[in-house]
Amino acid sequence: MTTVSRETHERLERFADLLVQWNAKINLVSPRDIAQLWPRHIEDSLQLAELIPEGKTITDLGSGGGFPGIILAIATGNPVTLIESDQRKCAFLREAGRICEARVTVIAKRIEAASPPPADIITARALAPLNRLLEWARPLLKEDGFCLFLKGQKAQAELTEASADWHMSHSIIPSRTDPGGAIIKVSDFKRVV
Ligand SMILES: C[S@@+](CC[C@H](N)C(=O)[O-])C[C@H]1O[C@@H](n2cnc3c(N)ncnc32)[C@H](O)[C@@H]1O
Repeated sequence: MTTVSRETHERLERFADLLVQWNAKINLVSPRDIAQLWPRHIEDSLQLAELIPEGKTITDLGSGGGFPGIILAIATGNPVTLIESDQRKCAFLREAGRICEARVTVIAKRIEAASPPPADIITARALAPLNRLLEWARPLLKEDGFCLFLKGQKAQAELTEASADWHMSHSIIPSRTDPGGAIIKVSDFKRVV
């Protein structure tokens, strides 16, 4: 379990309460996950916080109910841009940013149509295969930036597939919350075909 300050924990609790409230109306997480909100979603997202240096800008792709983007904005204090195409989820993300006093900017667009200033770090969870994530991330990331992607059991297979199209530096960090899951960290990547 990730240790956070009492103040951060209190803001995460505010986020969890708001999500439970909104989940009755819009599907932010599967209703059967509500009882597992902390271990399955909040802790899963929190494990990225210790990989993120202070002050670095973050862009989170396909933020959905705020994982990992809102959690990282609360836990790191860094500015986070959230890109999400579903307008109702964007309304939730804005409200969550306000209630949790998190430094977030919500872009209510498809990733392909969004053009925020390039970030130091790109994150994504449960969004798309690695190949596609790299395609989306490249123009939104600074040259010397890196990506952190939360992945399930197919992490290694996705890396192998993406390596055919991309030159990249990468590492795989085992997930602390999802047995068989992993965080893929990618930097210095460019398309080769
Ligand atoms: C499976 S959900 C995952 C949400 C969140 N990252 C999580 O881990 O709970 C994928 C989210 O990405 C959004 N999404 C999918 N394709 C997108 C695109 N091209 N541009 C912006 N958002 C997209 C969907 O609306 C959805 O909210």
